[in-house]
Amino acid sequence: MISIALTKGRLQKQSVKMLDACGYGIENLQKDTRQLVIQDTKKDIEYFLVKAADCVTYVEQGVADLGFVGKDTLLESRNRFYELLDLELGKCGFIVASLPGKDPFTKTGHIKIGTKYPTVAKTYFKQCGLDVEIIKIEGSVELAPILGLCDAIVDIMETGTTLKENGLVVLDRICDISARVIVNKASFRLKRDEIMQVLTDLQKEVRNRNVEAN
Ligand SMILES: Nc1ncnc2c1ncn2[C@@H]1O[C@H](COP(=O)(O)OP(=O)(O)OP(=O)(O)O)[C@@H](O)[C@H]1O
Ligand SMILES: O=P(O)(O)OC[C@H]1O[C@H](OP(=O)(O)OP(=O)(O)O)[C@H](O)[C@@H]1O
Repeated sequence: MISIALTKGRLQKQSVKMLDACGYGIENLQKDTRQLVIQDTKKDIEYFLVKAADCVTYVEQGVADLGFVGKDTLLESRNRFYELLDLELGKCGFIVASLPGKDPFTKTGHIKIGTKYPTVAKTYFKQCGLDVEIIKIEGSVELAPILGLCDAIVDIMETGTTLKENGLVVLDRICDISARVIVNKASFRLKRDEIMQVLTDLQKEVRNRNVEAN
């Protein structure tokens, strides 16, 4: 038996679709229930539905053998797991944005950056040689520069609609984001064959999709 922690929310539907394409028994994941532990109907696999940051915690602690989680969450974590596959789902990117004409790169004096991702923001501005104050925000990050809480934000952009509708402009794209498969280090030693089988099935499906897209 192996266990997989699936990130709830935006990534859930796409992850389940991918498992379905791999031939796994995901019927119970498609049901509209509040159940959080779900058994695969074809394979010896148990799924847990968790929030993104908790996905990392469950895998690091060995409660889940594998996790499907966004690279954004991994970049904020302490990396105590193996990151073994890019599922190429949930594609978006980290960007720096501000109101037009409020570019923090040309500002003199104290610079404030609002973000849900303090580690990513701190690392980025350090690499740029700028000493900034990071203000942690839990959501609606685009609101912060409009209300004067910060000079610029580091946030996720997918379609760009949220930035556009709030009058913000992209100053830089930090990196691409997509969902990854992470694996508990001990599980990878003890259950290598079962885990490799899941990774092989998923990788095949990622390749199929790329072939279909080209
Ligand atoms: N437009 C997007 N905005 C945010 N995350 C996105 C987007 N597109 C894909 N993702 C990916 O989906 C993952 C889950 O996002 P989701 O918004 O469902 O959860 P969350 O960030 O924990 O938010 P909430 O606290 O509102 O549940 C993100 O960690 C990211 O990897
Ligand atoms: O480029 P877009 O397609 O507009 O998507 C990006 C937006 O989606 C996310 O917010 P989310 O919807 O998760 O809400 P939040 O502000 O509560 O984090 C992200 O933080 C951006 O605000």
